[in-house]
Amino acid sequence: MKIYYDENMPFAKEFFSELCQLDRGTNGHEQGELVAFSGRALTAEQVADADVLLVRSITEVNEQLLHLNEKISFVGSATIGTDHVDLTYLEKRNITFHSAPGCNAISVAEYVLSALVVLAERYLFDLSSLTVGIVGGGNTGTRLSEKLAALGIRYKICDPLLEKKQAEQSTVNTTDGSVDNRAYVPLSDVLACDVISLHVPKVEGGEHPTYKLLNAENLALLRDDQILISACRGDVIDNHALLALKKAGHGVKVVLDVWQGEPNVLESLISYTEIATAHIAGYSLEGKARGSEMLYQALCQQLVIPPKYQLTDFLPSASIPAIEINQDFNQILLNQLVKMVYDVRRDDAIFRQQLFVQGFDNLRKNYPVRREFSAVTVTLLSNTFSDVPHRLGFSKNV
Ligand SMILES: NC(=O)C1=CN([C@@H]2O[C@H](COP(=O)(O)OP(=O)(O)OC[C@H]3O[C@@H](n4cnc5c(N)ncnc54)[C@H](O)[C@@H]3O)[C@@H](O)[C@H]2O)C=CC1
Ligand SMILES: O=C(O)C(=O)[C@H](O)COP(=O)(O)O
Repeated sequence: MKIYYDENMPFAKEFFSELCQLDRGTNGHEQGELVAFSGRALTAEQVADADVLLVRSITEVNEQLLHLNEKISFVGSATIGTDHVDLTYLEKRNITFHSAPGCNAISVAEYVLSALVVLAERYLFDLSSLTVGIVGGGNTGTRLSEKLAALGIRYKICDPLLEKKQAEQSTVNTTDGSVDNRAYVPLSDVLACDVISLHVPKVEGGEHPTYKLLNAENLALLRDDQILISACRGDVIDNHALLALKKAGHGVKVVLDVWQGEPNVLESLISYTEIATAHIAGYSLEGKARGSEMLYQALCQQLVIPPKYQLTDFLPSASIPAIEINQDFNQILLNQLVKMVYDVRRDDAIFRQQLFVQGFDNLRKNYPVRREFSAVTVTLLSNTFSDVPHRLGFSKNV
């Protein structure tokens, strides 16, 4: 079996090498092969003989890519977003498709938290006094809301699709299977919050499009003291309208991980951002590797074989695997804890200094290792200290 995978999928060799050796080629005796490719440059000729294709978000999977291939049976994307995949075409060709819902949702939530901690320090504000407006109450929005709840920070969620589901059914399960009894608010409420964090897929058309959800009209209603964070898809904010707003002197503080037209970026917008990064919010090692693991599990299921490996077989220990805390929780401790694991200023500095040297895609390809909070075990030295670190996602000593 020939498995082609994006070179930017951690542990792909570890997960998929053995599956290639399964003798399921079309002629029954085909040599197994595991082939890495560069996601943006992939051609139809390259994948003409693939049985399995494993991509990331920068590869458009459509008729143009697969028209020369008559035997492919499985396409996987090690990502949450699926806007790069023509699902209708795959269905028409009876090709199984799997993405990796939720794989890097914790990573995105920790990116947003790191941005908030950095801005709170830069502008000396009390995080617990803020209300965060979350647009999109799916995996990433929910992981963020859980961390905010752990910190006692108020939040509101706008998600008309989940709100409708909730109204139609007496019980709606959230992404983790629990009953959804959240109160949803309209977009206008969320856009009035101190912090606005966007967590929607790219959707063009339909009842609830997200393409340019933030546009000249509603951006103009923002207050100077608000923070706008986007770590979902570049097209959700009209970048030219945002630039015009900032050029006109608007004070909204902007954190952008995603950009319209990636890998090309509206260069003049960068200097108006507080934090700017190269679409790496989901790039914790765990987040990316979970994507590989989820596709491995899905492919094993398709091949009707039990999965032999899991992520914990391959994840290395963190560089600071354990710490002890000898004081009760406060914002200074939060700042130290979050930045110890992930300081978003590192990625912001790399972006500003290296974007025009390395290019957007290379910044992502050469992304330094970043771990999630769970890679660090926190021991509280007194049982009177509040348990916030563990509720934030740090591991407990068991
Ligand atoms: N920057 C990065 O590295 C990453 C970006 N993403 C992006 O974030 C998006 C969201 O990820 P998840 O939360 O995991 O997806 P999800 O599918 O779990 O949740 C998305 C939620 O958005 C809601 N939604 C859709 N249209 C909406 C609208 N017009 N207004 C309000 N809510 C709306 C949906 O009902 C759904 O609950 C992904 O589709 C992907 O594009 C995801 C992971 C990493
Ligand atoms: O999962 C998603 O959706 C994302 O946005 C990923 O973080 C994108 O990573 P790449 O697939 O572009 O490496």
